[in-house]
Amino acid sequence: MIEIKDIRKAFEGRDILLGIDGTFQKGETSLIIGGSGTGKSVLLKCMIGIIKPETGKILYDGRDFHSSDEETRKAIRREMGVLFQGGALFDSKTVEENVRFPLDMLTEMTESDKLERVNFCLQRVGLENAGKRMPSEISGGMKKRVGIARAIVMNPKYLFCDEPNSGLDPLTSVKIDDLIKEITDEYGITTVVITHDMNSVMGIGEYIMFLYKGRKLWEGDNTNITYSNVEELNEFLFANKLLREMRK
Ligand SMILES: Nc1ncnc2c1ncn2[C@@H]1O[C@H](COP(=O)(O)OP(=O)(O)OP(=O)(O)O)[C@@H](O)[C@H]1O
Repeated sequence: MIEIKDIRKAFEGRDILLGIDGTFQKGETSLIIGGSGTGKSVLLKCMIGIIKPETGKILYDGRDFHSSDEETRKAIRREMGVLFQGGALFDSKTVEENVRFPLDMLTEMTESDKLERVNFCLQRVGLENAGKRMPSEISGGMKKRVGIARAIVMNPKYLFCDEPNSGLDPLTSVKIDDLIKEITDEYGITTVVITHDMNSVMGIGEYIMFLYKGRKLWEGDNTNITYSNVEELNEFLFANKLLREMRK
């Protein structure tokens, strides 16, 4: 479980996050949604420790990340898997080497154990035959799968995905969403996904936090999100013409 309490952040005197609270449960796929520039990525960066918030706490199963000593922060970081926007694969490394990278950097595992773990993760994301290929030789959807395999290779307790569907067609997006949700359920991970994608919101949003201009204006799930009275949320949700028509 990850709890965030009163997270505030400003850049050059401009308030970006104005006191965000929320709880992301173990074994659930939680979404942070909102329009462009509302602070979703800044919040995610605070959570993974790239940015230090001015105030507030981020508790990883009760451990306060930002006020812990370096040793504890390192330990918590090792429990995080991150799927970066665009995949962030190394172009000069094969798929297998990309997935193995965290094991090389952070563990003392033997070569054969690493290979076994990499093969397991590639198989889990449906890429068992792609290990020797280069990122330039695979599709966008496959690249996301490689990114997911790399994010889970260290067996994380916490998984963060920044816009996992960006650049994908709708069908591939749904497959990536389903994979993230399946992995979350299967391994009991606390998963936090940033998205704009309404299919994701309706499909996998077990907990949804809506940010607007640095504030949390609504929280709930995909069963009650379309019934909210929050005007800003409805504007965001029903910006899509098709959904607006369906609502009528
Ligand atoms: N390092 C930084 N220095 C100064 N301003 C920043 C920095 N990082 C983000 N910002 C500003 O914070 C605001 C929120 O940015 P953020 O990237 O969190 O938005 P977002 O909700 O993720 O948007 P999008 O959906 O377009 O990615 C933006 O106005 C952005 O310019």
